[in-house]
Amino acid sequence: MTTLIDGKKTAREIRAWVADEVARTVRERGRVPALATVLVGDDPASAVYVAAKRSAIREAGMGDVHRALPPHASQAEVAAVIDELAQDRDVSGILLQLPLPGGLDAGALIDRIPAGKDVDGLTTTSAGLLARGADGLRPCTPAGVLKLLDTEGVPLRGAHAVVVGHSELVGRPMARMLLQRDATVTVAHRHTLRLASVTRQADILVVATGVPGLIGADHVKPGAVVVDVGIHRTPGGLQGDVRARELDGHAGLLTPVPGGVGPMTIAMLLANTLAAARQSPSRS
Ligand SMILES: Nc1nc2c(c(=O)[nH]1)N[C@@H](CN(C=O)c1ccc(C(=O)N[C@@H](CCC(=O)O)C(=O)O)cc1)CN2
Repeated sequence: MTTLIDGKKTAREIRAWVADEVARTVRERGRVPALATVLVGDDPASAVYVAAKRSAIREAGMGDVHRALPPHASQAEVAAVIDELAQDRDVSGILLQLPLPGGLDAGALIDRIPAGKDVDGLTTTSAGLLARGADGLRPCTPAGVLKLLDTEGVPLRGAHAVVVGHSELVGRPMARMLLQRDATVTVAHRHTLRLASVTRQADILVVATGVPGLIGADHVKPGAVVVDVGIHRTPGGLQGDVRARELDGHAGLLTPVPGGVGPMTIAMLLANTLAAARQSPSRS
């Protein structure tokens, strides 16, 4: 039997916890944690995700600061907005929504975010801290995946985890976070030769390739834990990187799309914003 992992439920619990902790932080420190979202351009999916993040931030009692820039905004214009937010002592965290319109250098813009406000965990400094296993803010999606695995009691130490995808947003930090928890980690991607023979070794398979339905039953060891990070809008509705129907009765645990990893991305963003606010120096 395949058990579906309920990301919505865990995300709800984390969001409720964050809301309680925000209230406590406001009582004790007299400061309201705030997230600044920066949206460049008119990508419809990005607009939906940013709206969902802002609504979750407000629901948790945090401050919602938003900057929208047109699709043709220059590198210097986006940089100026980030620099202004970096200086603003009322802003605890800054999130630059990805992907950016073509022509903008995302890495250079992300690196203008001070590490203490890097609630997406994507700056070179945050990535370096993670690579070293040092404390720091972690990227939201891989942090959400780990939280789901922990909630389900999936043992990580010694388990063979295969991460399919090597993006800065998910695959690379996911591999490093699993390694930090003493999993045996293999990183594969859409170009990996004989991919199925690699993924079939996985006790835990995390798929983040951006290729709809890339992974099917042939790629999965019976009983394995399968985490589908992909999300694609198709005429038939939302679909992941995994052909979920094929895995029914084959995988041990599976995250559904929708309702699996996606809601955790937003829950972990709230948790990171709270952590950033608590770590920021007080004014007095
Ligand atoms: N700066 C960032 N940009 C992007 C990130 C990120 O973590 N930081 N991640 C993705 C998109 N993303 C958040 O931005 C995101 C994707 C999916 C969901 C989600 O809740 N999905 C739901 C379905 C919602 C729907 O109907 O579309 C689900 O899976 O159940 C939240 C956030 C790229 N950009």
